[in-house]
Amino acid sequence: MDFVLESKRRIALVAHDNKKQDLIEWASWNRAVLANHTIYATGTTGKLLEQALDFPIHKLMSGPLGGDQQSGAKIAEGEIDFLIFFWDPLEPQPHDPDVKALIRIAVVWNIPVACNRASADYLISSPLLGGAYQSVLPNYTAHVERVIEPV
Ligand SMILES: O=C(CO)COP(=O)(O)O
Repeated sequence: MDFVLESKRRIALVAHDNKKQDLIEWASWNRAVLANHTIYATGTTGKLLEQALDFPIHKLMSGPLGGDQQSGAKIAEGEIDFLIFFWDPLEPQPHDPDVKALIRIAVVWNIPVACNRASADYLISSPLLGGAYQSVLPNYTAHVERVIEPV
């Protein structure tokens, strides 16, 4: 039987101001899984996450200053595998066209996208991210490198 070796994934985390606390809580809860991957974030989100998680995050520009566009470009270039974007559905943003463009390009390139906590929980629980290991082994923090069967 052939096997596919799975290891680090590149995950982009982005949140609008009213959703930042929500994302930080979610990321702190899932720190052990996230620490096994390469994390990108827009500027302010990344700064707050780095303080909360205490591991390095690749910080792009702040969203309104081009960070959403940078994230989108990385998706188009195949440099981001997952997008977790807690966007604010109740408040207009000065860079709404960029927000739409980021979500659009994630769909165009068919990467998994989560826009709220419920869907982020599903993504982080995916065997592709090693989430299943966290629920089985709560203290497991080492780099996860596993063998899974191809689909
Ligand atoms: O505006 C954002 C997403 O559209 C997020 O940007 P910041 O993380 O810099 O606040």
